[in-house]
Amino acid sequence: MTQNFTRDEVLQNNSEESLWCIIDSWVYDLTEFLDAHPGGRSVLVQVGGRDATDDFYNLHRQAVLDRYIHLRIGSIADEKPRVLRQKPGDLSPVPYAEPAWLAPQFRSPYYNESHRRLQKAMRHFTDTYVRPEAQEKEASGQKISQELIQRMASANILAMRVGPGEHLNNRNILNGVLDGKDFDPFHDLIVNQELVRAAARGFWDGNMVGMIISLTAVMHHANNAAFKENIVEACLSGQKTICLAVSEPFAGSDVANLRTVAEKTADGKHYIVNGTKKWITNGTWCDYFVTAVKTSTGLSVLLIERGEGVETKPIKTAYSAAAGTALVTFEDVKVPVENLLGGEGRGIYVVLSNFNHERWMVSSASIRMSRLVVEECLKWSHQRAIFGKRLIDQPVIREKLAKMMALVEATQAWLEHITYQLSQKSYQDQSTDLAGPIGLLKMYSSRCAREIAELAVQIFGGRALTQGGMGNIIEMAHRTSGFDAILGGSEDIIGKLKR
Ligand code: HEM
Repeated sequence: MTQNFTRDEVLQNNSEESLWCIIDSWVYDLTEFLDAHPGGRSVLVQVGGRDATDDFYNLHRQAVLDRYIHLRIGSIADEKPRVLRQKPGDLSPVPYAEPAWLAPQFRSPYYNESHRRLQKAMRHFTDTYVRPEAQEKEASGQKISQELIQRMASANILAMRVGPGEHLNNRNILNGVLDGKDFDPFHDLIVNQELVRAAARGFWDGNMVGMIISLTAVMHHANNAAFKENIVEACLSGQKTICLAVSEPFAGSDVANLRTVAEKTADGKHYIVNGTKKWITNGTWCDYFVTAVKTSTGLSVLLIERGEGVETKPIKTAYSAAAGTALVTFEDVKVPVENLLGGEGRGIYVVLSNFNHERWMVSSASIRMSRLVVEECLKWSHQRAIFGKRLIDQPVIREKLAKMMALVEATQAWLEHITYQLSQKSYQDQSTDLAGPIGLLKMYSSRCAREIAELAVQIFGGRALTQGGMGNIIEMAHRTSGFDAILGGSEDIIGKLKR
């Protein structure tokens, strides 16, 4: 039961001894909060006893009120809140905040009921479990918790993150919303795009991106069935973590010129590995490293387990340490020959085999993050008043918003077109026909993401430069949107792919 007050009663409480205000028909007692308010006490004293709804929303996001719910003491009798509240799992009512297929007025040929069920369940899961932890870990730079990994493993979200394939057969997804054998590229798209909404770029990479880009090498190229099953099960059940170790200080995208060496022992039972890997996503904490090495016959790929001679050091990056980006050194590391993935000297095929999925994933994440930026800008433009008008009433702002919306809609439509091609083609045909289009999509969507982030900074002004408060998502997107032009192959190189 909330207590009801009249506006006159609130008005009596207008001094520092008892300071109340009204926000969206709710009554807040700010007396004890005066000294703790991050915006200072004087601004609160100025609104003592008054309706502070406009002042509040001119500066804060709704989530602030949820965080300080204990300050709420009641509501104004016969008045109803006007601000819409979203519950975990809800779609956003903001125009263009959701991909068109989720808008009730549009139809799409690509999505069926199973996609809608999965979207709903993933949205609820992300809002409830992923987003709160992502925000916390993004700020603290800590590793994702084992509890969340375990929760994702039990719901088979870890298995979905690797993409469609036999590993999903007989898996019950998110308490029965989907049978794993029906999982297709559009389900994959949904999982990716929903998880991005946690709005924490470092954490997004920390949330098993290493596994997405490396475990497929074990699934498709391990030469021993029992070995493969062990590794895949350990990773999909959340007990072990795995990452891809290809790039090096001397050779980033230039995979053919790596310097990490693997020499076979005289008895032919082991390789001895020496070398350094750089920018290894999740490397700081991983148990397994899918590692590109030079053997006497050319480029090869080995699964190396953390142990004697393997050292990892975190690299400070422009995004959060929650990504676990590492420098990895191998010094006389003894690796059994059974850990060879693919044939010796045929490592290029192993490395290339996952690039299409990785680049497609990077694009889908980048496009969804851009949409989140658009949503933030639309909300802010309606909340924020300046020069006596809301931002949305200024033509210069509306023009920016129109540009941003068009870029997001166009890239999502292209992404869905390519996702449809993925759903129709064999793996072999995907490799032949889609490497070029996916490369171009990644190049273009990462450029659009940077443009959208730049425009958003102009809309948010100084707030886009600070990591807390209203502009935090814009600050994060602006700082990190350029990464997608580099990860999974630099855009200058993949832009050269012809078809
Ligand atoms: C229940 C009432 C309020 C709560 C819980 C609250 C909480 C906060 C918090 C957490 C911040 C830090 C930035 C952020 O996270 O957004 C902040 C900043 C601020 N608040 Fe409040 N606030 C309240 C009411 C008000 C009101 C009524 C005003 C103005 C009359 C005000 C003026 C400010 C200012 C000027 C800042 C600094 C904003 C900036 O960085 O741009 N606050 N407040």
